[in-house]
Amino acid sequence: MTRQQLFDKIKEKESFLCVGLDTDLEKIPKHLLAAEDPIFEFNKQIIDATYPYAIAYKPNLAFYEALGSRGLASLEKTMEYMPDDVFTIADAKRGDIGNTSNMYAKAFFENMNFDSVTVTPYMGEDSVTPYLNYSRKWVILLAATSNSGSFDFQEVLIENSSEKLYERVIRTSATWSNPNNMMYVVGATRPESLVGVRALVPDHFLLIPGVGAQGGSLSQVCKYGMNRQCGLIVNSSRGIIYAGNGEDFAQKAAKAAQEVQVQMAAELQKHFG
Ligand SMILES: O=C(O)c1cc(=O)[nH]c(=O)n1[C@@H]1O[C@H](COP(=O)(O)O)[C@@H](O)[C@H]1O
Repeated sequence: MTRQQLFDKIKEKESFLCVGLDTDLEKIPKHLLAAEDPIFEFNKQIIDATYPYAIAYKPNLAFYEALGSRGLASLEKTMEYMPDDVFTIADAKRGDIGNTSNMYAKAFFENMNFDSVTVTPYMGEDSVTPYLNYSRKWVILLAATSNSGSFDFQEVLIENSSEKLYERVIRTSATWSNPNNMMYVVGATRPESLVGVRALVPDHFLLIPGVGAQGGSLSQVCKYGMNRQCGLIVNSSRGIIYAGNGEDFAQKAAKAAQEVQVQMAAELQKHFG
């Protein structure tokens, strides 16, 4: 999907919501366990229910890999089921030497047909460039993450500089490509860091996880993170997909997604009229 197509979808749906498919056999409604493929059945119903309110879906690979070949089969079926006009994110957090990254890019872009993949930039330029050789595909680099451990390294000041490590990561990696195929992850739990991030990358899309279950504030994220074309994709996983766990789980998920979308529409209205 191109950047323009993403802008168009946000406008059309008045939403920049990404639904995270962190699908866990322990958490899905019990009645689905009798299905041939409970994970796929759950995802299918969640996608159907939330599609009017979401522009993106983010399966987190860990939840599928944890189940071995069975989990990967559920992921493949989910990707085949995905509507054509949504942006898909393989939340894989990969990062390796160039020739291995080539294989990851093949796995996610060619084999599974994802639009994008999350990548940890710790190994530097040659670990990231293989993902940039595909047209209409995106690399999403971890910058300022939502977890408490983000302070261990990301917030550390670089010696003889006023820059924090995550700021250096953004500033340097932004020179490897452009806003047409690169995004950054910034946690909603750290809205104050969005000011500095936007000073470095005013035009890039930011993927923002951490609203919902992790307690981040959508209005704070919009206040500090929106650029002149929105420029945000905000993810919620547990807050939407586990809004209910009975027979009506999909309706509950739809309601939770709609509530977020309504807030997003109001933010878009506030910022762009
Ligand atoms: O890359 C991510 O998506 C990610 C980065 C980050 O800094 N924090 C973060 O929570 N995530 C992912 O975003 C999702 C958040 O899920 P919920 O907290 O249930 O909404 C999970 O799949 C996390 O792995």
